[in-house]
Amino acid sequence: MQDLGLQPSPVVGDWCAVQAYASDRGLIEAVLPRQSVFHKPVVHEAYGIEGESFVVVANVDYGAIVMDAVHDFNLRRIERFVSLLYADGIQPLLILTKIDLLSEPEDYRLRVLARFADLPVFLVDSISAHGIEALSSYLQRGTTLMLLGLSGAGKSTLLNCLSNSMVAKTGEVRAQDGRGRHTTTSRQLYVLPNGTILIDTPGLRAVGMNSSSGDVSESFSDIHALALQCKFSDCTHTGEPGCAVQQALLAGELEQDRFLNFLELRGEASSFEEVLARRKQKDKALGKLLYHYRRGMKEYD
Ligand SMILES: Nc1nc2c(ncn2[C@@H]2O[C@H](COP(=O)(O)OP(=O)(O)OP(=O)(O)O)[C@@H](O)[C@H]2O)c(=O)[nH]1
Ligand SMILES: [Zn+2]
Repeated sequence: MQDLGLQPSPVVGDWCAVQAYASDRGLIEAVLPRQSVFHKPVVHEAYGIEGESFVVVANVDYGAIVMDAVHDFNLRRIERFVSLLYADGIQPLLILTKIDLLSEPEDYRLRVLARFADLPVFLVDSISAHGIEALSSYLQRGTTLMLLGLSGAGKSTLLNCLSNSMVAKTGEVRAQDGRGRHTTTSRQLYVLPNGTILIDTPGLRAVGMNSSSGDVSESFSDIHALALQCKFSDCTHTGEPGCAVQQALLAGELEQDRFLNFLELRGEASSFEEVLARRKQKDKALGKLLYHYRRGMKEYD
C-alpha cells in the first residue's frame, strides 16, 4: 500500500475517518485506534529470535484457519497458525473444508481435538453449504473474521457459500491433489449481507510466513522424492543436466503450476534462512568482540 503519511499507515481491517470528495472516492484523514492486530513475523520465535514483524490486518475478532481436510490436513500447520493467532490475542477457529469427499469426517475433528482441546472445529462442505450453519454464532454484524489458509484450501468457495453470491472468484483445482491456483492475489475485505466482515488473505503468503525449507519439502513431498533421483545432490531443478524434476515436468507427471509454487515458496524459505544465518554470524562476531574486550579488561586488572 502507498504510504499516505498517516500514523499508522492503514492496513486491511482498519476503520478510518474519510473525507468524501466524490461518490466513490475519499481521502483518509485518520486511522481509528485498533482493537487488535495480526502481525506477520519476519523471523520465527522458535529460533529464539525476536524478529521484526509488521501488521498485516487490523481489528480481527477471529482467525479462521481454513484447511482442506482431504488433501492438506496437517496438525503441525494448524499448530503454527494457532500460535501466531494466540501471539496476537486473536481467537482461532478451524474450518475443515471438502468434507463431502471424506467418508468419516468426524475422525478429523477428533484428531484435532486430541491435540487442541479448546479449538472450535467446523466441518464444512462449501459446495452444498453442509455444516455452514454451525458457524453462525461467529458470523455476527460487526464481527471480523480473517481467513488463513493455503492456496486451494477453499477460502474463496467458503466466502461464496457464506455470502451466497459470487464475491470471490474460485480457481480450478486438479482432482489429483486438490491444489488450487492463486486466485487470491491481494488481501481483501468482504461484508456479508448480515454485516459480518470477512478478510481473505492470500493463500501463498499465509504459508510463506516463517516457513523453512524443511516445511517446504514437507508440503512438496512429491518434488522432494523426485529430487532424490537428480544427478546432482545439490540440484536446483532449474536447468541442470540429469534433473529428475525437469524430466517429470516434461513428461507431464508434475504440473507446472505446482512446480512454480514450489519455487516461490523455496525462495521465501531461503531468504528466511539467510536472515538466520546472518544473525548467527553477527552473534558470533559480537561474542568475539566481548571476549577480546573482557580479556583486555583483565589485562588492566
Ligand atoms: N468438494 C469440495 N470442493 C471444494 C470445497 N471447497 C472448495 N472446493 C474446491 O477446491 C478448489 C479450491 O477452492 P478455492 O476456494 O478456490 O481455494 P482458495 O483457498 O480460495 O485458494 P486461493 O484463492 O488460491 O487462496 C475449488 O475447485 C473449489 O471448488 C468443498 O467444501 N468441497
Ligand atoms: Zn533436479
